[in-house]
Amino acid sequence: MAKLLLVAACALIDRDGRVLMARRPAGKEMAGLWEFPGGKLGENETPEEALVRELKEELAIDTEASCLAPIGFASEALKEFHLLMPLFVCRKWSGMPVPVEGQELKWVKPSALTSMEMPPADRPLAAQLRDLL
Ligand SMILES: Nc1nc2c([nH]c(=O)n2[C@H]2C[C@H](O)[C@@H](COP(=O)(O)OP(=O)(O)OP(=O)(O)O)O2)c(=O)[nH]1
Repeated sequence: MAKLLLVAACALIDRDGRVLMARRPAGKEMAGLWEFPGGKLGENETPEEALVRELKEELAIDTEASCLAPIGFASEALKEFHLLMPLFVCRKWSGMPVPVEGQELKWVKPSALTSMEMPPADRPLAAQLRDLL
């Protein structure tokens, strides 16, 4: 059986109900595709802890576990791993998201989410999110 890769992802929702998507930078696996901010869980990290850390590292915003609400997950075979990725919604943070790692960022209306180019694991999550918002 393939080894599990645990990744936590977050849909940040602004006051107008738009979702922040980030473009995977050149040089990374699946470069150019639009994804939810987040990343791999560190050793002994909960998904919430990993997200609070990743949102700070990638977007320079501060949030906390109590502001993260799980809405679904992806379970998808990747090249070397099987990806298990919970998706959280977050509406409360401090600071303004900036692309710390040079990644492109875009605030997207829920109705436009599913027409973006995304990793395969994200497609059902994007549809779920659109229906929820
Ligand atoms: N963050 C994120 N990763 C996703 C999404 N969809 C998806 O298939 N993935 C995959 C891509 C990668 O194989 C893995 C996340 O790895 P990553 O490289 O972005 O994570 P990281 O920042 O912790 O990685 P690293 O560069 O420090 O190794 O999950 C998504 O919506 N958000």
